[in-house]
Amino acid sequence: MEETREETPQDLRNLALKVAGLLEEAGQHALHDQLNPRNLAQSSTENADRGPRYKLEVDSKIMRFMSARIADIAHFDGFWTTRPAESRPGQRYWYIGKIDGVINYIRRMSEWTVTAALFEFGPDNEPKPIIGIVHAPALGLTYLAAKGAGAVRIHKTAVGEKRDKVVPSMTSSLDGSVLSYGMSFLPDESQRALDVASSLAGRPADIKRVGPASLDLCKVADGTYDAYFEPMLHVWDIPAIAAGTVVVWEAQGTLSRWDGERIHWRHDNDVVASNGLIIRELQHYLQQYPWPDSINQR
Ligand SMILES: O=P([O-])([O-])O[C@@H]1[C@@H](O)[C@H](O)[C@@H](O)[C@H](O)[C@@H]1O
Repeated sequence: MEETREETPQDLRNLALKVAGLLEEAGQHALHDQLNPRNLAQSSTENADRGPRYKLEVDSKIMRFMSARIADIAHFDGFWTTRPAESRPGQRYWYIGKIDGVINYIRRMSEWTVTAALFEFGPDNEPKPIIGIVHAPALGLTYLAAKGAGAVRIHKTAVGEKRDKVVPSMTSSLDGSVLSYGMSFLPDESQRALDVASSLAGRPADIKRVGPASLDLCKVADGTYDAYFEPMLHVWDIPAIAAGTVVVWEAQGTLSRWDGERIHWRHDNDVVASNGLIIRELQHYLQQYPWPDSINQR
């Protein structure tokens, strides 16, 4: 039986704000560990793809902290790491992300995030994210969005806090646009992203490759970038992608697959986020490097 809740979009946003406060605390611990000189040696000697040991410890500290504290804030049905064996419409699960942007984190760049998404099982008994929070501790930036309540960016600096409604850019042509692309360490995926990026050369004013995916999605939502594409978002990135997806969606940006099909929520697949105005032109380039069906179905 479907659960019924008397809840307004504003209630959901207030919940998102409370969880964002926790994520900020967790992020401060992670930032402290990033800047700890003892961790630097490990960063340069261990496998960057999987992240050095201290990064794994930081991830589990974030998980422990968030699961202990989030329960004080709201009623929900559990934490989600794999689909629950039994589910029914209306059930809700928090999905807390590991640090998104391993390499940026261990190389002491500022672009990495901690993320959380609240999933709800819909009438079709499929889970969809209804709250997304992306927090970038080293940048003092938090993006949060709740279903029906729009998306907000909170920027905290030494001189104070600024809150803005998140809206995509108005750029209507690839010429002079600013794009971003993402890629993992896997060769077939990175090659595809690089092929598309080089085929675009000369049209956008700039094509960035900084990452991570969660932040790229938010930067399309707030107009920093006009579009972002990535050949494969992996299952381990679900919370990060889900959180960024809600931000794009609530900001009225668009999400589609590489082949142009519009999507609401998808992971383990290619993704293209845009301001909605340059997507057709971009699709022309993406389609020259089609993503094989065999890979879309894996
Ligand atoms: O999985 P991970 O290495 O932490 O983070 C990755 C980022 O570093 C990369 O920029 C992005 O393209 C990937 O989708 C993913 O977000």
